[in-house]
Amino acid sequence: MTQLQPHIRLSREMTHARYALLPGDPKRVEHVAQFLENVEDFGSNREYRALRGWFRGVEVLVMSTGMGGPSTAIAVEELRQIGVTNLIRIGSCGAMQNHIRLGDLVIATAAVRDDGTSNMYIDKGYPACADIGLVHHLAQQARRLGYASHCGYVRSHDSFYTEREDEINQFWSGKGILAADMETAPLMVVGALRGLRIASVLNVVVEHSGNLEEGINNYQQQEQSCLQGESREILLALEALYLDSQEQ
Ligand SMILES: O=P(O)(O)O[C@H]1O[C@H](CO)[C@@H](O)[C@H]1O
Ligand SMILES: O=c1cc[nH]c(=O)[nH]1
Repeated sequence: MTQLQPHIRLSREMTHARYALLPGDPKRVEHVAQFLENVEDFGSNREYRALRGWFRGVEVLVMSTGMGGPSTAIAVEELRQIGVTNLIRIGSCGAMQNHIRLGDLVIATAAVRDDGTSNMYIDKGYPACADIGLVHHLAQQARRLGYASHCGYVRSHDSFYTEREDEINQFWSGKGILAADMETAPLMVVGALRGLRIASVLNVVVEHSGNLEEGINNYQQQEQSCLQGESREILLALEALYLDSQEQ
């Protein structure tokens, strides 16, 4: 058990964290560091950039997953090997409903499994669902902090640029799906199969096509909203995991 995991290059000796925050983008890891104390940088290997720190006395591991299901599933498997049991994705997403604005947060209760990775693990009848306790803490803290947030279903996909994107997005938007990303479903499926607690909170960085008129005229304002959303999702995830840790 002393060995470094092959891809994430972390071991049980390096951290005793039970909670991990998982952005897709390695750059977001440094943003999280600003909210933590006594940060120790673990460097990076491939897409996996990691550090750990403390939030009100709770040890938190922060590690990027890279984009998409394959690298996310590898991250989940190897984090489990080093003793992490609660994983909260802090991602970005595209909104799929007109009332959801840039910088709003989407708390995923479940995800449509339009990714390849979760389907390599188990057939589509197996649900991609979040841990209800973590979702409860996230929703409660979002309300307390006064953050614009939406709880519900998201869709995880593997493609951006096929000829069918508009048609697919229109279909799922019509079914009430709140937002799209690439990691939530594989994270939920692999995590649940391995007995881990999973949640996903997503910052809206692209509005749904019907509702772009204001933002499009003011790019700087858009950037500001997205950055604020990112800070909010980080703080929200930390507040939620802190509350959760007090109950364990
Ligand atoms: O910003 P992250 O967390 O990477 O999330 C989203 O951004 C990437 C696509 O631009 C995908 O990984 C998608 O899920
Ligand atoms: O539209 C978007 C934006 C971010 N991530 C996605 O998967 N889709």
